[in-house]
Amino acid sequence: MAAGDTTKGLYPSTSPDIPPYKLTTIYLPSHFPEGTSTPIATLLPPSLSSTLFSTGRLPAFATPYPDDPSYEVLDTPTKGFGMFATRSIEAGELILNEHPVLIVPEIPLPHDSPAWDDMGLSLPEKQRTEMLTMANCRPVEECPSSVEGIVRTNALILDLIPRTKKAKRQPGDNETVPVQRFGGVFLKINRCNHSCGPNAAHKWDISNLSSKLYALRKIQPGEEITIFYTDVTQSRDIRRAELEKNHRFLCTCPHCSPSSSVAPELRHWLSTHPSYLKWSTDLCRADDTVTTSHRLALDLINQENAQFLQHIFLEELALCYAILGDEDEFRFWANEFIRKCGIEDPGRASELELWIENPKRYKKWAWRQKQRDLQRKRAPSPVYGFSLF
Ligand SMILES: C[S@@+](CC[C@H](N)C(=O)[O-])C[C@H]1O[C@@H](n2cnc3c(N)ncnc32)[C@H](O)[C@@H]1O
Repeated sequence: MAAGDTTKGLYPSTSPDIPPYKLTTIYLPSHFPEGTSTPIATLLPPSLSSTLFSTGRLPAFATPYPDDPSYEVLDTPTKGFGMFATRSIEAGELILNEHPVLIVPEIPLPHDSPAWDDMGLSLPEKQRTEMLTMANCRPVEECPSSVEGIVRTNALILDLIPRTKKAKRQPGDNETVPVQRFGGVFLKINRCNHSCGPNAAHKWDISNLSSKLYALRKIQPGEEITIFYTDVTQSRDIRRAELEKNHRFLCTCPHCSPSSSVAPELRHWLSTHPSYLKWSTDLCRADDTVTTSHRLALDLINQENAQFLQHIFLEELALCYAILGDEDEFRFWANEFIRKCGIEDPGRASELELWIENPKRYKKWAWRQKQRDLQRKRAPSPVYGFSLF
């Protein structure tokens, strides 16, 4: 069965600059002959809707839920439902690859728009019933439709406009579509509660219309799987205020306790650490300036369970050792990056895989030594002693 599509009406947004949104529900076919298709109800500008859902752009099949999941959704004493590990999960491991049930624009529709309820109704009963059990932190006076409340509580930001196409207008396209962000509601990933020291993260993959939830560090059986809803490198007061304003809860995670002492040290280090970019082109800096400081950063990150910050340090450590021409260390850090950050940054992970096979293919391989050799060749011969005349 090919991916199906049902189109309902057009719904005006609250902004006069934005054309009305179109409600389209797509169905991704199951891999299995007897399987049911996976619905995604979308509310998008018509031009984006037709680009995204044109023939050949949608994934051929829906990604199924795992047969033997490493997670379960359980009730918690104070945070509603949460997601918990059913077994040990390794750093970088995929926990779940999930399609959203709803895709909505960030620029709002009026609270009384029929679009919210129509979206909910356009889902098959199974998905609609599960979606309606999701958390809703908005009072009915603010969001009369529970679908809107659920969207405002749960939607995760999705990048729907492929990077190269951003800001490009199609010839003949009369719609004024400002750069917009979109959100997705996921039946399982959205059961993850927030922590300021999260052990998991999610990565949107537009080509598969799905988000991958993966472990940032090893997760023990029974441990809660948490993600972050706000920039957790900000101070405790700022992030707590943001969580209260946008998500309507007071964070009580262990990282928010006033006695949590490592956070200020890590924050100070992040604002003062030596720059890899400057080091990579400057022979005057010591060879080990960045490697020493990045290793210290990773120690602090691990102490503080701040693995959401590890990506850049792992990548730059691999690149530093490439520039230093140290094969063993390069391979070690490149493999660490691939293992822990391969889901977050698959493009960089495949480049590193190629360079591991033959490190000399990296264009700056052993750059520092090569530059020093060149400088030595170019330098005038040293003058030993003084000539009298
Ligand atoms: C995306 S939902 C997470 C799943 C939700 N607990 C449920 O029952 O479906 C977000 C809501 O969960 C609750 N929540 C998430 N993280 C929390 C935390 N660290 N402390 C207290 N409540 C939290 C808040 O009510 C928040 O509005």
